[in-house]
Amino acid sequence: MVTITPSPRIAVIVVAGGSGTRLGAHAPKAFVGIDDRTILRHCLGNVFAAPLAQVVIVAPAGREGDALTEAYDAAGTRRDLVSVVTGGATRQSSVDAGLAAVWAEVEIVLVHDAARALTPPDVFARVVDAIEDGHPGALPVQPVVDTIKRVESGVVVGVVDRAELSAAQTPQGFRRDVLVEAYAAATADFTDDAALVATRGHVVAAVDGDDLAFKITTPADLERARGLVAPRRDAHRAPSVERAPALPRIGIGTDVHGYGGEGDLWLAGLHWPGERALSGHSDGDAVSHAIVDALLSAAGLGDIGTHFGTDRPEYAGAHADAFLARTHALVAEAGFRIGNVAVQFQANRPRLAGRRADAEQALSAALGGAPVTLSATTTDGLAFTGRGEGVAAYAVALILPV
Ligand SMILES: Nc1ccn([C@@H]2O[C@H](COP(=O)(O)OP(=O)(O)OP(=O)(O)O)[C@@H](O)[C@H]2O)c(=O)n1
Ligand SMILES: C[C@](O)(CO)[C@H](O)COP(=O)(O)O
Repeated sequence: MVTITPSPRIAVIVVAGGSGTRLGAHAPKAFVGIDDRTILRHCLGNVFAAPLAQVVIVAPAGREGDALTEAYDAAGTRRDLVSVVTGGATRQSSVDAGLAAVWAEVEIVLVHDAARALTPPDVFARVVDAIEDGHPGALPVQPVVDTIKRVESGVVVGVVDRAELSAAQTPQGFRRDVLVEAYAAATADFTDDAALVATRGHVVAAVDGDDLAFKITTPADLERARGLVAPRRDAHRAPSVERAPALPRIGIGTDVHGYGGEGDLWLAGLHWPGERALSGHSDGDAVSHAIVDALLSAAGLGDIGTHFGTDRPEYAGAHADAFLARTHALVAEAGFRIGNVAVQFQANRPRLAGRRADAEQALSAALGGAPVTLSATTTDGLAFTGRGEGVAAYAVALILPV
């Protein structure tokens, strides 16, 4: 028997391009983590829970593969609904790129900001219903809660009655022919699709938005989103660890950094004035990073990239105490306490022997007092450590179930 899957009448264009200048995350905004999932992944989870639709993701140039990975993860068994295209320099040009990928059979197109990652699926349903009811376009709105003033040159020159105002959200939905015609005729850039469609004389309906559909624009918005996302306990937990008997567990971690960072060296939780700095997303402290990986590996919690990758801007330039304290908390949340950690440092410089006790004390303090022992060796002039190009560190950790 042949099963024919009906082609959806709806498409959702998820615009995930742009750089997120106001978020300042040093990574395209859509790929910044809210928890262990990115803004884009959260958004797509809601899109796939909404009425069935073709899903076109508009990715920043160079991140199309990452967008596809996130989309496949969110799509489950409906990978067939996913396409990814490359975005443009403005939101409007990104939407235009997405429109070109919409399937021929689609009659209703929704445009949604990836940055409105927590928008509940029922908002999508309300927008679709409005189009089905005969409106050429519809958008979700929220009442404006602040008193609104007109300000010029630092003084109040008027008051705007907030009862007249609504804040526009996404997804914004349109009859396909209406949206395509408006984009084809566009002569100016608008911040949203409803404004562009309105220039063609169409009346766009307003439906109820949702507080959760706020746009992640600034670092404060990201913090708000992080507070709203329920922690997924054991989200990173390897299934094999879940099923394992309650026994002590060991883990291994290594890290390598090259010299060439800015400022002074940070290593083994200590500041080393006058020593060459290591380069890296954080401070390049290979000793601490190897410890983090050893502990996460013991607990089956992934690795340093899972929790502290470039999608976590707050760890850019961070020092060992921030990484180790968070790792200690993650291990504790997973139901373990740290037995001990042993770490070996390999490089010509700095000479660790004179500050070994201080380093062990700093690393131990950051891990809530767990014992940490540090050894160091050179590599007899061999390899990149011997040539003085960088450093390596190797750590093992023992953790105990509590
Ligand atoms: N060239 C662009 C610019 C923005 N967007 C998308 O449009 C939505 C709304 O844009 P905004 O929040 O303003 O994102 P950015 O333009 O990246 O942010 P900023 O203005 O702070 O740089 C976001 O989901 C963003 O990914 C896009 O696809 N292509
Ligand atoms: C589309 C939008 O999110 C609706 O509120 C908004 O217009 C995007 O542009 P902005 O410049 O980030 O407000």
